[in-house]
Amino acid sequence: MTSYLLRGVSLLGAELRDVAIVDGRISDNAPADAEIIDAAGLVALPGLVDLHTHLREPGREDAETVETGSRSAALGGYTAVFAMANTSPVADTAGVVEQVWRLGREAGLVDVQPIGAVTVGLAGKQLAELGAMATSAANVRIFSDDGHCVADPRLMRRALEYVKAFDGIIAQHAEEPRLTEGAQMHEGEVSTRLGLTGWPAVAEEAIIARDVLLAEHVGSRLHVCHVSTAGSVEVLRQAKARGVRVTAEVTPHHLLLTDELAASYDPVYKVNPPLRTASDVEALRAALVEGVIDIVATDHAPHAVEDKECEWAYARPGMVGLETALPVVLSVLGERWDLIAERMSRTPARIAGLTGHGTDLAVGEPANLTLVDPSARRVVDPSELASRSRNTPYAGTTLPGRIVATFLRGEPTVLDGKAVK
Ligand SMILES: NC(=O)N[C@@H](CC(=O)O)C(=O)O
Repeated sequence: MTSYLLRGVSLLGAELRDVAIVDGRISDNAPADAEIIDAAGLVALPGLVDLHTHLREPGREDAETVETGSRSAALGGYTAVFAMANTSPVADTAGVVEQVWRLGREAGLVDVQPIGAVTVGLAGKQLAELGAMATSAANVRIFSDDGHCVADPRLMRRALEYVKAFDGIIAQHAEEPRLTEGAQMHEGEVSTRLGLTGWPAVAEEAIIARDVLLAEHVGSRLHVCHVSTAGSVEVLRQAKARGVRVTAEVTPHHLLLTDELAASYDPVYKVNPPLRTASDVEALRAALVEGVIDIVATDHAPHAVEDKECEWAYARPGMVGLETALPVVLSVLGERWDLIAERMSRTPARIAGLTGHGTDLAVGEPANLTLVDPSARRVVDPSELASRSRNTPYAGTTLPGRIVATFLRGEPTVLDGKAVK
């Protein structure tokens, strides 16, 4: 196994050091034959961990595969991603989660941890085999019907009770379906102007409020996916103040983009939950800094051209995000490297109970890390993405920061900004 010496790297934007990578771990001593990487001007971060990625395999390999999504993740600085269950077939059995887990191991570019469905077929009628998925080789600890809300409160209660036995988590896509029938975008001034059916903020907030009460009642762990409104932040703030075991994520796009973009009628801006208002964006940013929102998660949602380049009403919701997440967060938070490491690596790893990721870049720790050039600027070109899909909302946008290298257990997955395999 090749050893590396990162010469003059800045750890989290602080001290400049020489960091050696030997036998998959961080070391203070490089052997004479170590490959030298000139890391002057580069910042080392613990490898990023994404709790919300859609990899589309099995079923929609034309939009993404475990391998192409893994490559996209590595290029974005990730060393671990959690694959959502809304595949075809749905990841609601031990067989499917093991398949995804195995494909991730074969690709070997990031650690792929499958998320299991909460209900059979994401249909919201009957609990899936949560125990069988938990005890499978994939060792599933997070369950989600993402794309769909577990709307039935009794099922949600049962799911929370079930996973409590092994300290599992229910990750909820908070959307009261009766309030979002036919919805196309955020309900507000812009939707009224455009004549598109609105998705009101309260549809998200009402489910989060219900679920934090259920989680409190059961004493179980709830994670809220893609929080998008200022009102949701307030519900979470109150729940956390009461000691409810709830964590929450925000996507990069909800930290940057607003519903005004829908005026273009370009379906690249159609996403679930929808882009909200500038005051929501402001509240989400503040909540992320404060910690009311614990982490950034991409909700990387690749879609084939025919599912996106069509009329707004027929387009699938979702945006790709793995390769632009860190640049977007950098543009939002600035070079607050410790905060970025906390929200994009350490806390997601801690929430998921993922060992070996999100650790300090200290001697003896597994070398899961990424090197970023914060002074570089990049104009996003969809044709250059490693994802099999092109639905990025940032085409033509200049974003700060370039991911120069990523290491997974000491093996480079990205070098000189390019995927190694
Ligand atoms: N986030 C999205 O806009 N899309 C998700 C699922 C969903 O939440 O609708 C997808 O799987 O495409």
